[in-house]
Amino acid sequence: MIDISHLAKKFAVESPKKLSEQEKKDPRLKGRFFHSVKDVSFRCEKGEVVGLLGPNGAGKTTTLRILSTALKPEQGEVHINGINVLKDPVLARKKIGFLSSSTGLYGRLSGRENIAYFGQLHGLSKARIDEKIAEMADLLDMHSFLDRRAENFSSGMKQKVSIARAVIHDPELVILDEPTTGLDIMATATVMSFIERLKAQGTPVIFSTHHLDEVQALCDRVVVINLGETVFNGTTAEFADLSGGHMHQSFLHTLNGTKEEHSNVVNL
Ligand SMILES: Nc1ncnc2c1ncn2[C@@H]1O[C@H](COP(=O)(O)OP(=O)(O)OP(=O)(O)O)[C@@H](O)[C@H]1O
Repeated sequence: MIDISHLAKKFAVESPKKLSEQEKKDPRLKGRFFHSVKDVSFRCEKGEVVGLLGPNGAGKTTTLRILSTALKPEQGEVHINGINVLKDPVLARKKIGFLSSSTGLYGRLSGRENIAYFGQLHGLSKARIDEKIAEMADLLDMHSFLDRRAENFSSGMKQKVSIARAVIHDPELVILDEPTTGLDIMATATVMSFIERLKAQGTPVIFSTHHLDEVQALCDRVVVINLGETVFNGTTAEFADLSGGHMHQSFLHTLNGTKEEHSNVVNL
């Protein structure tokens, strides 16, 4: 189980000229700081899949990077099965499998070598690494390219290897930042089945996405972040019920509403 409460993270703006027109008008820009995440709270229990939604720039990646220990927040707490992630990041990292939207593979290594390298970093034996790679090659349909050098992989191949690499150590919690972005229909279906399997094993999964059909198919809970704040935190059924079952309408509704309006389902 992961419990995230009242996260806040700001970045110093080095040059205001580098900000986009949208960021210049964003209420989160205050003087020399951009407050990307202002107040984000939610939980993910054992065996639950939580879908993290929000418009571009809402603060999803920043939130997920805090959960994965890649960023330190100014405020807030994160606990995974009793471990304080911010106070004990080394131990927390062993418990988390994190797929970043930006990390690359080592192009001169094969897919298999890329995955095995992460297994070694986690201290797994060669036998265990081989066993895990064989299992994930089946689950993620990677046999046809696993032994090729990663430099010429397609987006789907790269993403599958990156997912396998993120979970080689059987983490207690899996965090995936936009795992299906840029993937074709078949690769998306494979990644979704993989998430379903994690759920069936009892592993909590948090993933960010812009695809509401994925949320409807996979998620137990929905969290919507807008302008750095949690504006919805409830079950997928509660989310759908906001607009009589129309997920897109529900999403727009949460963006247009306020925290108070959704206080029946926002659990901050
Ligand atoms: N290191 C940084 N320095 C300055 N600003 C940053 C930094 N990282 C993120 N931001 C800003 O914080 C805001 C939130 O970014 P974030 O990547 O968390 O959004 P997101 O919800 O993941 O968006 P998307 O859906 O487009 O991926 C954006 O305006 C972004 O430019």
